[in-house]
Amino acid sequence: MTPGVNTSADLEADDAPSPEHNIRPLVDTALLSDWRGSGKVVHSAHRIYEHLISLWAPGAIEAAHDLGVFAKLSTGPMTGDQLAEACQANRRAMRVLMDGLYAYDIVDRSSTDDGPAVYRMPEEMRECLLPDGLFSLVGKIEYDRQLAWPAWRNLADAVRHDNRDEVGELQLNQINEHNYASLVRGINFWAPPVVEALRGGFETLDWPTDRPASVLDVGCGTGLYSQLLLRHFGQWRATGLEAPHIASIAEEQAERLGVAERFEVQVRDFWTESWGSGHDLLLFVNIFHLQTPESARELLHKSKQALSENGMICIADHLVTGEQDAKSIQDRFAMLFAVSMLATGGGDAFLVDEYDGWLAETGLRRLALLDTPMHRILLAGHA
Ligand SMILES: C[S@@+](CC[C@H](N)C(=O)[O-])C[C@H]1O[C@@H](n2cnc3c(N)ncnc32)[C@H](O)[C@@H]1O
Repeated sequence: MTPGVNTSADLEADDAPSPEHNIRPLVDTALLSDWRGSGKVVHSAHRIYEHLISLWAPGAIEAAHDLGVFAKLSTGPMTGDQLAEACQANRRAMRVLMDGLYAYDIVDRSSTDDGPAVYRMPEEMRECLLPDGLFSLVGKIEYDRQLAWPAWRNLADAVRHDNRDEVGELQLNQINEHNYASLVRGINFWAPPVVEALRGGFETLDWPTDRPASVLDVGCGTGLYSQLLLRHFGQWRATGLEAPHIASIAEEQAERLGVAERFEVQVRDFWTESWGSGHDLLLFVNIFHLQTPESARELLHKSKQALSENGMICIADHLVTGEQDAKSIQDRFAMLFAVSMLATGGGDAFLVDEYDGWLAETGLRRLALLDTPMHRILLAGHA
């Protein structure tokens, strides 16, 4: 096992994160009386208020990042005063910030009767909040600071006009290469459960994996999905298609994960340049939500040409099943992801029915739909 790479399959039952470590409520609605009757309005106001203060979480975490709090705490436990001095900040204000991070379960705090509180960063948080970890969220923090804050502030404008160009056509998502350089590192943590579910899908479909296979990872980002697959399937080779600045990130990471000999990145524009042919697995992870219906169709058309006879297309993305009553976690996340795409300049979370229609038009068909914590995986092959 490579240090820093665990999939949930590697976790012993006792190590599995317990659900109470999820995001915890900040409003004790159990204390609201009569929430079904005359207290309904007040109860609703509490719920809306809790949504509105979601802004506090990135505010506090990003301030600590900006101040260098996580870097300092990674060297060992510190008091608020020690942190204030190390980060050149005000003592009282630093204590307030640290208690906020403690409230969010980001740092631990131990207090004694006679001494000041001591803050410490759990090892798993260190991996997430410092820049060098494979699953670091620092790139996501940087991306949010560069792009997301102003984008969300202006969402109403996007709703007024939609993400359309001067001739009224829907446009693809407009994130630039500089922003992607941050973002792709900050979303690596999505990969392990997606790859685990994908492996389960191969097994369920009886799709042979114990043979040489060619993987094409379209818009591979850091390439983690194909790199994790290569670590499981020793006879496979993978090629990523990427923009130049991101390609070097993927190459370095392939070295780090020990799969560089079987992983290459080709600096190619996946719209205008060749994908080759005869690929056994085409991977599109977080690519379809950047599309319009027309460009999604085009990707499937190109896939059809590039896929081997018994090859499989894997689309891992935020797909909506549209089961109105169920409102599953995946659907709720996907619907909100669509809002985030609207805020950041294009893209959508498409319905599974839309995918099925595009697949059928292209001579392809859906083989399976799998759930993962924040994504669904649509597996497809030739019809
Ligand atoms: C949302 S990221 C997804 C990255 C990766 N698949 C993942 O899920 O971690 C989209 C990636 O597609 C790449 N990309 C977008 N348009 C591209 C194009 N026309 N040709 C090659 N790569 C492209 C971007 O540079 C970016 O790294």
